[in-house]
Amino acid sequence: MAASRLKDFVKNGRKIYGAALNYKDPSGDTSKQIQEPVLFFKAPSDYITEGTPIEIPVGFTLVEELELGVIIGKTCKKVTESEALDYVGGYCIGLDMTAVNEMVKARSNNWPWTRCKSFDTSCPVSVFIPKEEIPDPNNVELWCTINGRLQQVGNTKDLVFSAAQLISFISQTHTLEPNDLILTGTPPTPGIVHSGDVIEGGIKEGITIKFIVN
Ligand SMILES: O=C([O-])CC(=O)C(=O)O
Ligand SMILES: [Mg+2]
Repeated sequence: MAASRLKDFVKNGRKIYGAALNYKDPSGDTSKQIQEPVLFFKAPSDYITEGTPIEIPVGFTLVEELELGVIIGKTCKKVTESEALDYVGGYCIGLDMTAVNEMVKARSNNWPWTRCKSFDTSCPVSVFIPKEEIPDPNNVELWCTINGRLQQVGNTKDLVFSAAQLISFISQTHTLEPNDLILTGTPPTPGIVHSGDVIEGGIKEGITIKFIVN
């Protein structure tokens, strides 16, 4: 699929996968590290782009999770890790907005994460980043500030499961299709956001995002 069609990955939005708990503990402690990818879904109607504010649902306490997003370019099913990156069409920077209070509730009751992860405006994203602009998705530096204060820094080399491993894993049980998005997981440490806050972030390659919390 031509990159120009993928530019509209939000308008043509399909499945949105989130990878959870996918950054290595900076202390080197591997005792709690996940043994296989942990995944959840967001709905395509959760997407917003710059200029649209992030809304805080009544009763929700939100954190921002800045992540590298992988946009699928070609249909793939049961691909190996070594083939996986051939199916990438491009990338984006995404904010996996998460209701931490609802997440605590879900975890303590063994409930699904649907409510804490997927709600209106929970998936702010950057413009489409052509694949050529990120030659190595395993070495992408990410940063995020809230009101100008540094909140998150990371590098995708510290992912537990790489973009290729995530694509291969998902494609064993789900056909991945053009415009599907995989949010690869968030580096330390997201913070609580409040009405009026300004969230900015980016990757070292130069693409940035800026979202206001309503
Ligand atoms: O919010 C969480 O706990 C899980 C998650 O999405 C991430 O680690 O990126
Ligand atoms: Mg996340």
